[in-house]
Amino acid sequence: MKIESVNVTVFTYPTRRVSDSAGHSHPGEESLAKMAMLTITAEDGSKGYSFAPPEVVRPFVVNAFFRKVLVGQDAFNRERIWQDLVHWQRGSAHQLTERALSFVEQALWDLAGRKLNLPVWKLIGGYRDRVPAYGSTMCGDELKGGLSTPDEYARFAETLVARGYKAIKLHTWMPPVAFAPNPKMDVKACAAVREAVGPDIDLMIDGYHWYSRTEALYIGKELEKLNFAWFEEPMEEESMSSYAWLAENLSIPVIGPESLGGKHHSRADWVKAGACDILRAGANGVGGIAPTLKVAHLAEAFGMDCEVHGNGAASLAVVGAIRNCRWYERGLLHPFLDYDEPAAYLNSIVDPMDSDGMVHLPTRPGLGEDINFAYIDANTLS
Ligand SMILES: O=C(O)[C@H](O)[C@@H](O)[C@@H](O)C(=O)NO
Ligand SMILES: [Mg+2]
Repeated sequence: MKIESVNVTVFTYPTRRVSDSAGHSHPGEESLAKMAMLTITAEDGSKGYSFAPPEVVRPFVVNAFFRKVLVGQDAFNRERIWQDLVHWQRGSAHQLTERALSFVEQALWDLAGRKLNLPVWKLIGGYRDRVPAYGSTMCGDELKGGLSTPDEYARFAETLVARGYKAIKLHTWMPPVAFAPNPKMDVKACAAVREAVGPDIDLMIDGYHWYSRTEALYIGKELEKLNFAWFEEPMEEESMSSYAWLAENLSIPVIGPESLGGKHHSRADWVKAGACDILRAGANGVGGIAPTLKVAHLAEAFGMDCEVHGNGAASLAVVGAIRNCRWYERGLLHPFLDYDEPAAYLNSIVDPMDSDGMVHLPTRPGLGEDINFAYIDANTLS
């Protein structure tokens, strides 16, 4: 079944999510944002879709790489297409990113699932049809009533437990917040949340990413007293030796790498170096669903969990197909935003969660996104 075309539709949609100077999202005034829908069409008319930031799948990337590699190839040959795109990456002067690779690969999975009338998580393997979620908060802010104090984190955590979550991850304060980075404030927020939710809710932290070894050690030792489940990305992930040192000096599980490049290759080196106790990978960070599976299988071979980074259809597909991931990262959450409200271009969210904190995997064929094509048509820019 040969690929006939690769196209991108850019459209607008309203959002109340804004990005800060570090790229972290926070609630803000409603604005019109742009989204790209990548469509891969096969010769028999079968289509696969994925959603991406327009700049990641901009015309140069589509013309210089996607079309050159995909058109004419068998749409079911995802691994061959992915390997061909990876070889183009090296010569692309960093123009063909892991995220771009991921969106193409996701659309190919979606096409296969739609064609075979199967959800992707079943196509991959099918381990479970529901998964416990952790509530992943947005980063701290300076918004009164938001996530601006340890007590506001504690109050929000109480509402998340009441919603059904059995685990919560705090993204704490980072610049440009005026008082960040602040190890003591991070610990205060964690202590306030532990006090509020009690001992039976799993808690994790994902704070400022550029602490020194000694700052990270201080935070880690305080989290051990609070019985936190994992310690995420407290230092520059380019320094694997710093993580090996930290993991050696702490009993709390250190998880990573999340934002480091290198796909499944760098993660193999982290395991070999003892730089983490739990592996981490997400489709957008390692170049797609299949590479995320490669990391999960690597972790399994070493008796480790692989906690999948990020929410959304691709993450769900992997989490539904493997055993060694304890949670689905549902977020990012904030007191001022209703996570359960779908984006205007979707009829429903892909990750509904019941009152027991279980996310039910989609039964729709493909990635399971409930796409509102009429909305996209009516709001298309190009
Ligand atoms: O931009 C980031 O750092 C991530 O999106 C972050 O906000 C969140 O997704 C994360 O770190 N999860 O673990
Ligand atoms: Mg993280």
